[in-house]
Amino acid sequence: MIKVGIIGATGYAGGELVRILLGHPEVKIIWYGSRSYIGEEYASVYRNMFELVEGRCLDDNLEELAQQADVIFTATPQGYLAGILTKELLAKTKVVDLSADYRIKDVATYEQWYGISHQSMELINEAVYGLCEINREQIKGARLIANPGCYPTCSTLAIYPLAKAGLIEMNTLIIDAKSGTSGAGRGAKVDNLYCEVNESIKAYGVASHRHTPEIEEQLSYASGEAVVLNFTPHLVPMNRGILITAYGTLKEKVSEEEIRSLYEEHYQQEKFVRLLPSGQCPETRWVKGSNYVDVNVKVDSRTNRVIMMGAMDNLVKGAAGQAVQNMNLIFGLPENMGLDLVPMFP
Ligand SMILES: NC(=O)C1=CN([C@@H]2O[C@H](COP(=O)(O)OP(=O)(O)OC[C@H]3O[C@@H](n4cnc5c(N)ncnc54)[C@H](OP(=O)(O)O)[C@@H]3O)[C@@H](O)[C@H]2O)C=CC1
Ligand SMILES: CC(=O)N[C@@H](CCC(=O)OP(=O)(O)O)C(=O)O
Repeated sequence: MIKVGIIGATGYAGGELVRILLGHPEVKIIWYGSRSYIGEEYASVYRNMFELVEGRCLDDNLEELAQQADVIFTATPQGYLAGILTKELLAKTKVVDLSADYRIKDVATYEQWYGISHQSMELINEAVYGLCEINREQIKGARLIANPGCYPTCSTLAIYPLAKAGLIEMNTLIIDAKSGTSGAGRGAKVDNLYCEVNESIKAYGVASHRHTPEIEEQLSYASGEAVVLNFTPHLVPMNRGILITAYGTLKEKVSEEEIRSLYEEHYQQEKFVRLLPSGQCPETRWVKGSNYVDVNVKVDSRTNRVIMMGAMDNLVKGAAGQAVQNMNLIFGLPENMGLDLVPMFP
């Protein structure tokens, strides 16, 4: 059995890790890490875990945990892991980090967008960006995984085949995104109160959201050119789900059929990326609770733009599900082990 420790097990992403890992046949959770609930029963924090989880919340002692666990998931605020991770710890255990600390290779870019000074920049190069469908081979040998951001996962997978084929003018890309409020975490904030969010929709982080450089970096690798784009997220009154609609100008006339065969080529072997039938738009309700990303494309010949769409669950493929997918790859397990989660509806 793989012994797993979770730091930040009491947050939304950590809670989802617990839910998924309880159904994983090769995993035993040995550490439910917390800051605010130390000593309390985990099942008293999340009562859906009543009679399912016996353990109590422990502190975030990474040194101690690294002695005991084969892999540690950190579902903690930005800057936390970078402040305590060392080469010595990585020699003892594997780490899958759900925060952004090791996602961006250029430390100055990270510091500028996150407003944090990076405390372990010597580890950035070692970290593998854990977008499984793209970086599968590097993930297999990794000790440190930078689990991708929720919006970047959905955006990159929806745009990747066209970017890789060099068919769009990359600097014309505009990504319009929407997220449910669980994306903002469990911490109390006025902006996320019921009355502030319900019956309303708003853009936020306009021209300044910290996922912008992460998406730009990944699409730059795909296209081989330095990408600068617009990314605008919106907060939607629903618990889970991310929807992205991206627009890009085509370099030449390409039919929708040709583009669809490109997507089929990229994703037909991919268990977790579903190319929808022509004309169907991805919807968050059809992926909720699952590790799927639904994608589709449409060509608007009037404007010569292609419209790329994606939907997924921010807490699953956007966080905990992808983290488990990474763990499976690291330990040589079938990539979908513990992840055959059927989307829930309604
Ligand atoms: N929510 C989402 O959809 C996604 C989240 N992520 C990333 O996952 C990470 C966790 O996010 P999320 O679950 O939403 O956040 P939450 O606010 O819901 O949870 C944060 C967790 O971190 C713990 N924590 C808070 N401060 C500290 C600290 N200083 N030291 C150690 N632990 C601390 C909290 O413990 P306690 O409550 O016990 O004090 C809690 O368990 C973030 O980096 C986020 O960016 C990534 C993709 C999607
Ligand atoms: C709705 C909402 O607030 N979403 C969060 C999503 C970010 C997140 O979860 O963080 P990662 O970088 O680890 O993916 C936000 O926009 O900051």
